[in-house]
Amino acid sequence: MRAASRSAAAPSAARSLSALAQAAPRPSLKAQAQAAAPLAVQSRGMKTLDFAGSKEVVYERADWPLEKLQDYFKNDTFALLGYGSQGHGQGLNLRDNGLNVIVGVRKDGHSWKEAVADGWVPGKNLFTVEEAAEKGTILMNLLSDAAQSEQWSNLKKYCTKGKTLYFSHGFSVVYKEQTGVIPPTDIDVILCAPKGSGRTVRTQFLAGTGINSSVAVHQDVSGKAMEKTVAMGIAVGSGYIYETTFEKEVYSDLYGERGCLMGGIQGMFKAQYDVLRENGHSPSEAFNETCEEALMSLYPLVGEHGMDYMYKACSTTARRGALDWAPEFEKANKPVFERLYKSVRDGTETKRTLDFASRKTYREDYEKETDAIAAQEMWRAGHVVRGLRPGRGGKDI
Ligand SMILES: NC(=O)C1=CN([C@@H]2O[C@H](COP(=O)(O)OP(=O)(O)OC[C@H]3O[C@@H](n4cnc5c(N)ncnc54)[C@H](OP(=O)(O)O)[C@@H]3O)[C@@H](O)[C@H]2O)C=CC1
Ligand SMILES: CC(=O)[C@](C)(O)C(=O)O
Ligand SMILES: [Mg+2]
Ligand SMILES: [Mg+2]
Repeated sequence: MRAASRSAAAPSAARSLSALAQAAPRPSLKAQAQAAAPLAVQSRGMKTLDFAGSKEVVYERADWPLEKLQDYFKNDTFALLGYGSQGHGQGLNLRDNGLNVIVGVRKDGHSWKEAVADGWVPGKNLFTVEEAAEKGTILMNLLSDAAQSEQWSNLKKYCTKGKTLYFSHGFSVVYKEQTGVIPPTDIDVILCAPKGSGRTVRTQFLAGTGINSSVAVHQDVSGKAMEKTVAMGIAVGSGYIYETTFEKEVYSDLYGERGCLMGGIQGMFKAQYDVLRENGHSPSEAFNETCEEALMSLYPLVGEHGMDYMYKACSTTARRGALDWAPEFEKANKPVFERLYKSVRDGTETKRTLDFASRKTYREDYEKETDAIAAQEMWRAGHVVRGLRPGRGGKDI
C-alpha cells in the first residue's frame, strides 16, 4: 500500500486557498471580524489573546528569528530518536533551520532506510538509538509510543543531568503505570506536540506556514524549561504555539484522532455512503456526494473562512437543511464522544495501543486493517474519482 506521500502538494493547496480567499472576500463579515479582533498584549515574546472569551497565552514564530534560535541552541545537539512521520518532519525542519541534529534509529530498519533517503549520513548524523541518545543534549523521544515504553530501560541511562528529555505526546509520561516511563528527577522534561501529521509539519514549513503545536513542561530543573520548549516548538516548524499540560495534551489528542480527525470521519462517510448505495445510487454519485465534494469543495472553505462562510457559499436550500440537521447529528454523536473521552481517561485506549503496537507484526497488522479500508467500495470508487480529476490523466496519485 502507498505510504503517506512526502511530496504532498501542500504549497499549491495553500496557494489555491489564498487565491480563493482573494477571489471571494467576505466584506459583510469583515466588520464582525474587526469587532472580535483578539486583544493582544505582548510581553517578552508571548501574547495573551482572547479566544472567543477565554484568555490564552500564545507564542509565534516572529518572536524567534532564525539567528536568535541558532544562538539559543548553539551548544545543543538534538538527538531525534525515531524517524516516523514526526521524526521526518521535525528533523528536516530543525536541519533546515541550521541546528545541530542527529538521528537515532534501529540499524537497517525501515526508518534507517528512510533517513538515508532523506540525506542523513550513517556515522555522521545517523546513528543507532543508543549512540544518538549518548551524543545528544536534547533527547527527542519520537519513537512510536509503544516503542518508547519498550525501549525505556535502554534509554533512561542516557537521560543524565543537564540533558533535556522531549516528547511530542503526553502518552508515555502520563500513563506511567502502563508504560513504565518515569524520567529521572534531575532533567528537564518537556513536550511540543504538533497538531497535525508529521508530513504536514514538513510540507507546511516548506510552504512558509506551519502546523500549530501545544507545549508543556513536566519537569523544570533548569528554570528555563518553558522558554526552551517554546524555542523548540518554533525550531521544529510550528505555526503558533499554545500552552497545555502533559495530561491535557494526551487526553485531547487521543480523543481528537479517534473522533472527528480520523475515526469519526471514516465512520460518518461510510454510514452516509452505504445508505446512498442501499437506495440505488451509483458509486460515482455516492462518493461524490459524500467524500469528493466534502474534501475538494466544502471543507476547504470551512478551513479557510469558518463554517458560516461555507454555509453562505451554498444554496439557500442546502443551508435550510444543514441548519436543521446539524443539531440532530450533534445529539446523536454526543454520547459517543462522551464514551470515547472516558475510554481515553481511564487508560483503555492507551492499553489497547500498547498491546497492539508492541506486537512484532504491528506494521503488517496495521497494513491489513488499512488495506481493508482501501478495499471498501467507497474508497475503491474514490480511487477512480481521484484519477478523473483534471490534470491527473486518469491516474490516482
Ligand atoms: N504521526 C504524527 O503525525 C504524530 C505523532 N505524534 C507523536 O510523535 C511520536 C512519534 O510518532 P510517529 O512519528 O508517528 O512515529 P511512529 O509511531 O510511526 O513510530 C515510528 C518510529 O518508532 C520506531 N520503532 C518502533 N518500534 C520500535 C522498537 N521496538 N525499537 C526501536 N524503534 C522502534 C520505528 O523504527 P523502525 O522503522 O526501525 O521500526 C520508527 O522510527 C509519538 O509519541 C506520537 O504519538 C504527535 C503528533 C502527530
Ligand atoms: C497527526 C496527529 O496529530 C495525530 C492524529 O494525533 C497522530 O498522528 O497521533
Ligand atoms: Mg495529534
Ligand atoms: Mg496522536
